[in-house]
Amino acid sequence: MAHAIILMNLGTPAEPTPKAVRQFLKAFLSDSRVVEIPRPLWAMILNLFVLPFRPAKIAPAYEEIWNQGLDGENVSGSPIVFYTQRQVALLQQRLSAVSDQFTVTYAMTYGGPSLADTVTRLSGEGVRQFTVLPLYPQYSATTTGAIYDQVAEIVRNSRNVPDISVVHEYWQHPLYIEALANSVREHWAAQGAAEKLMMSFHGIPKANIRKGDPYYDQCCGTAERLAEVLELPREKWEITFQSRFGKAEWLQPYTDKTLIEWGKNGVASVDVICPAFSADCLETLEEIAVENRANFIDAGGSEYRYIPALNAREDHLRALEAVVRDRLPGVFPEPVR
Ligand SMILES: C=CC1=C(C)c2cc3[nH]c(cc4nc(cc5[nH]c(cc1n2)c(C)c5CCC(=O)O)C(CCC(=O)O)=C4C)c(C)c3C=C
Ligand SMILES: [Fe+2]
Ligand SMILES: [Fe+2]
Repeated sequence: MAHAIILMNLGTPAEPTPKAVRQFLKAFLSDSRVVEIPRPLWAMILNLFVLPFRPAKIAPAYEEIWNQGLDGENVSGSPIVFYTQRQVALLQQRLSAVSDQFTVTYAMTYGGPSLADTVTRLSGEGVRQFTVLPLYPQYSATTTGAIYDQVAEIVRNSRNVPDISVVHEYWQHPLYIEALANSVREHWAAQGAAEKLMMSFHGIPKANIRKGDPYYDQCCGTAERLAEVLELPREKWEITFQSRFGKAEWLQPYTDKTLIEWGKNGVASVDVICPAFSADCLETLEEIAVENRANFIDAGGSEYRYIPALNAREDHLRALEAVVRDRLPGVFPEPVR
């Protein structure tokens, strides 16, 4: 029976222009999974204070990363789409070696291609089973939860509902941890190890954790396992949270404040890895590799190195294949090796 694997990531503007950024932010920030402020109040804030200003402020940052990869890689368009498409092609290759019954494709939660359109198209092509793999190793209601909502909406609007399942999380998968560890080791082998390894995760409001979001625990679990595999003593690494948005308190310690503190307090060199990002994007290529480099250097630090996301690394694709196989024991009797 034809089976589709749909990789999902957040999405990105269609172009690095204020108009396209506005369209993207409107869809993204209108989702009540992303911002939990009561609707009428948030609609007013979004329309009066965010959408008139943020697109023009953030479009130049998108312009900076558009068509840009790390290490002179030949990226076209938005990096998050470029790397997701490469992940699709490589996972397709791996699964085609097992069976001709698999189609691998991708969808984006915001900005398209949408999950609903993708499922409709594939159903028309004869696909009868779907596995959605959110490319968020750590579950958060703001990301993976929003994907479940889109699946629920597809189901609600169907008479013959599709046979569809969603991978909840894979933060603890040994092959994911191994891929992260390999990427750090390769970076150390090429450039030497810095004094500190910062593991910077995308933040979310602290209140979400109090209400039951397991994201913080899963980030800490990831960081601890990675440090353990790397045999890093506790004083050599730190977990931090980036990309704060709005006035509320978000998960701490904050990435930017920590780097400034370290720079001021005599930490000379730092390696930064962002384990929650499966693909490089605005939040890594600009916020981490550019803005936060400046924060650290301006505060007195001297060496700052960003370790790229797992992107299309072979060991990353191996981990993603394993996550899919674990999900479909009847389809793949053998675990991945
Ligand atoms: C408003 C609150 C936000 C929450 C909560 C949030 C959670 C969250 N986001 C990611 C991954 C990505 N976020 C990206 C961009 C981005 N995120 C927010 C806001 C929240 N994110 C905004 C407003 C933006 C757009 C840029 C900006 O205006 O600052 C991206 C990059 C997309 C790209 O085009 O490259 C990713 C990826 C995670 C993993 C997460 C919670 C765990
Ligand atoms: Fe975000
Ligand atoms: Fe950001």
